[in-house]
This record gives sequence, structure tokens and C-alpha cells, in this order.
Amino acid sequence: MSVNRPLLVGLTGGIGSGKSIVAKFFNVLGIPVYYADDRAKWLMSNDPELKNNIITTFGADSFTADGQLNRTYLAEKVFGDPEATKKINSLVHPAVKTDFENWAKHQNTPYVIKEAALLFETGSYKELDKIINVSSPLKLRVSRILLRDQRSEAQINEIINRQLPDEEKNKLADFVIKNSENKMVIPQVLEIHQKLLG
Ligand SMILES: CC(C)(COP(=O)(O)OP(=O)(O)OC[C@H]1O[C@@H](n2cnc3c(N)ncnc32)[C@H](O)[C@@H]1O)[C@@H](O)C(=O)NCCC(=O)NCCS
Ligand SMILES: Nc1ncnc2c1ncn2[C@@H]1O[C@H](COP(=O)(O)OP(=O)(O)OP(=O)(O)O)[C@@H](O)[C@H]1O
Repeated sequence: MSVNRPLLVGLTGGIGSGKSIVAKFFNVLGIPVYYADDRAKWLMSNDPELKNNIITTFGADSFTADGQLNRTYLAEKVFGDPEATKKINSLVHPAVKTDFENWAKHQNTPYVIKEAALLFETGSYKELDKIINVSSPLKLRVSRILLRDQRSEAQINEIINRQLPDEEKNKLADFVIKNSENKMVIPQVLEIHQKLLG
């Protein structure tokens, strides 16, 4: 890539940490954000090779009759079984990697954000210049997801067990944003934004 390419900044955090909200704050500051989790779902339905691989591995029920990703079916298959999680990751992440690279080439800001639930787990942090981890207490994350999703506490815990623990992510990250009840997020975003521009 050319020397003028934007700095590639990963923004991650465990389920319910608040990384999507934090990503929106960066976006409000004019920073382009690639939402990897949303894009992964789009690619799973629209990239024919990926779609075929998902059907071969997880069965025809992975898609509904009208071609939509059967999220409930796949969530059940994938999150309860570490091997199945590894399998879906190995199918989806190469497609997301290429898609992100193509997207990033077309941006012309000093830096861009890749928001993704998995960066350390998939190794994709190695292709990024800086990593921000959004960190929140586990209990608060579970309570946020119970309000946001139609998922039981047991299902949420399964997902948590498929992800690297928050403490490990904090150690590996260049910046940590604390999104707990007693800490303001916007000043933390502004401070990191200034550093990344500098
Ligand atoms: C299994 C799927 C269809 C379930 O969809 P659903 O809408 O029910 O859940 P959603 O995508 O919102 O995920 C819920 C939470 O689980 C976590 N999560 C998602 N995928 C994974 C994964 N492969 N490993 C660990 N955690 C994951 C995220 O924190 C996410 O917020 C979906 O999660 C999926 O396609 N996952 C595989 C693609 C992927 O790895 N995406 C995330 C990284 S790019
Ligand atoms: N500081 C906060 N105050 C109030 N609500 C919050 C705060 N941070 C996050 N939330 C809420 O908690 C829920 C989880 O946040 P968000 O969707 O940003 O998490 P996420 O890290 O992207 O999770 P996932 O990996 O599951 O997609 C959302 O409903 C969001 O509105």
C-alpha cells in the first residue's frame, strides 16, 4: 500500500461492551467506520462461494427459503461448540479481510476504523496499525444484552466463552476505552482521536 494510506485502527470489545456505540462516536467525528460484523452477515448471504461453503458445512437450514441468513439456526450451531465457532471463523474471516482491504483503499482520511467483535481471536489485529478495546464490567455487559437481544443468559455466556477475556484484550490493545456506568465515553474518544490524528 502507498505511504499515504490511512492508518488502520481496529475497534473491538466483547459482546455488550458498547463497541458499536463507540464506533458511532468516531463516525460523528468524520472517521469512516467499517462495521465488520454487519458486513460479515452481508457477505455470508451475497458472496456465492462463502454462501456455498456455509451450506456445505452447516447445512441448507443456514439460509431461509427466501435466501436470508438463518441467524437463530446458525447462532445455535456455532456458539455452543468451540470447533463450530472455529469453522465459521475460518470461512467468514478471509472474505471480510479482502472486503475490508478494498474498502480501506477508497478512504482518504488520516485513519479509519474497523469495528469487529473478533480481532485478536482471528489474528486480523496483525493487519491493523492500532487497536482500541472497549472494556466494560462483565455483569453490565450481560445486562445490556439481556435488554438488547432475545438471548438467554446461558446463550450470552456461551458467546462470552467463545471470545478472548476482556483482561487479555486490554493487555494487547494500544488504547482502552472504559464504558462503565461511572465513566464518560466521549472524552475518551476525543483523546484517542487527537492522538491518532497526531
Ligand atoms: C452466528 C450468527 C449468524 C448469529 O447472528 P446473531 O444476529 O444472532 O448474532 P450477532 O451477529 O449479533 O452476534 C452476537 C454477538 O456474538 C458475538 N459473535 C459473533 N460472531 C462470533 C464469533 N464467530 N465468535 C465469537 N463471538 C461472536 C459478537 O459479540 C456479537 O455481538 C452471526 O453471529 C455470525 O454470522 N457470526 C459469524 C461471523 C462472525 O464471525 N462475525 C463476527 C466477527 S467479523
Ligand atoms: N454507556 C452506555 N450507556 C447506556 N447503554 C449503553 C452504553 N453502552 C452500550 N449501551 C447499550 O448496550 C447495548 C450493547 O451495546 P453495543 O450494541 O454498542 O455493544 P457491542 O459491543 O457492539 O455488542 P455486540 O458485540 O453484541 O454487537 C446496546 O443496546 C447499547 O445501546
